[in-house]
Amino acid sequence: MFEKSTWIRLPRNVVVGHGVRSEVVDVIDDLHLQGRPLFVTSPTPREVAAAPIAADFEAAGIEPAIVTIEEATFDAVERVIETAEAEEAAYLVGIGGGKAIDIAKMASHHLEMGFLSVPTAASHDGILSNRGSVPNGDSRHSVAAEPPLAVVADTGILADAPWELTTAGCADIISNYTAVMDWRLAKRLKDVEYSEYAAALSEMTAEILVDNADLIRPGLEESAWVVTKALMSSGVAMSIAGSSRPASGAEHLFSHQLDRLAPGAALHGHQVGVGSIMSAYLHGGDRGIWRDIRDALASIDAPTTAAELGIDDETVIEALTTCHEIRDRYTILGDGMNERAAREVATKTGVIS
Ligand SMILES: NC(=O)C1=CN([C@@H]2O[C@H](COP(=O)(O)OP(=O)(O)OC[C@H]3O[C@@H](n4cnc5c(N)ncnc54)[C@H](OP(=O)(O)O)[C@@H]3O)[C@@H](O)[C@H]2O)C=CC1
Ligand SMILES: O=C(CO)COP(=O)(O)O
Ligand SMILES: [Zn+2]
Repeated sequence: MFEKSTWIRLPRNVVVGHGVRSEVVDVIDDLHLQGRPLFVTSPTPREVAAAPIAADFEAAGIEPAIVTIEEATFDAVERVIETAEAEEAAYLVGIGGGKAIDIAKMASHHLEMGFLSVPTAASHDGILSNRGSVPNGDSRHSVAAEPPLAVVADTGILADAPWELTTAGCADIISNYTAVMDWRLAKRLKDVEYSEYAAALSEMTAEILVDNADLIRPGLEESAWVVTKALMSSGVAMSIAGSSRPASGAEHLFSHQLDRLAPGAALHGHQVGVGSIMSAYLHGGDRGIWRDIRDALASIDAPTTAAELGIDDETVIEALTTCHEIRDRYTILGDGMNERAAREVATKTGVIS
């Protein structure tokens, strides 16, 4: 008897393009959302996006409440939940980078309340995904959360954000190559749940981004368009899979461990990019695609070495040798690398000198 079933949760409206910031109110109307919104934002996104969007709402006769969070912590999620209850908010609008969107996602999951995702940086592929990541004890990886009801991505705002945020988003996408390799390996060795559609979409997203690398240049609004579409496509892959597997393998374990060992040193996307170079080497050896990944990262100005990440060589080795422990996710790292092997892969790929 056939007993499989799946439930794929995706946004209803995805609005991308120049100046669409002013369409958030129309999106709310289209979704038939009523009542008072709570904007969840962080300091810079508050200035560049939340304040003008609040003015649009006020012009439409809706007075939003605003909460500004500084860090992605459970205290911040708690503060958003308390504010939503105190202000009798009917829905949330996450406005910012990964931090603000993840906090809005986690809070909306808890409150059983819809939320909109309004990215101000094309820096990560959680813009549209049903995953939220907030550090919890020693863990840094994402967990299941509410997907947004809608995404409104204004390419004007995204293109004005610091260039390194966009290169971080590109690197988060390029890392899909190794994430999918790990997923297929885990399917073969551990029979983990696997979706060919999600894997193919994730790989194709990375390919399209790399094929369009010459359009990804500072100050070019088309870059924000190309990268944001890729970030959303990767988010769809995660939603189809019902996990972050299509976009997160050993390179993400490495990055999550760096977040613990060297907090705030580098952006998520940049760390996973460097992790992806080493992971590709582990998968394919010297004849594998690690040089292609390194060159793709370099072509869009993303870091390819520990020094460019601002992280010292010994921290890279520590992260490589311990990151398999942080999550129950089988990858090319297997049951862990010893120090000699870690030094070899990091040296051969030029990540450390
Ligand atoms: N849920 C998921 O599926 C995924 C989640 N993530 C998570 O996302 C986070 C990474 O996202 P990231 O965006 O790098 O993190 P942040 O939200 O911390 O943003 C990085 C920096 O960019 C600033 N910023 C944001 N927008 C603008 C803008 N328009 N102009 C100027 N500065 C801006 C922020 O300012 P300020 O400090 O003022 O806020 C912050 O300093 C990680 O926590 C990661 O775990 C990553 C991938 C997937
Ligand atoms: O960053 C992500 C995908 O790019 C989410 O992956 P994690 O589940 O490892 O946090
Ligand atoms: Zn990521």
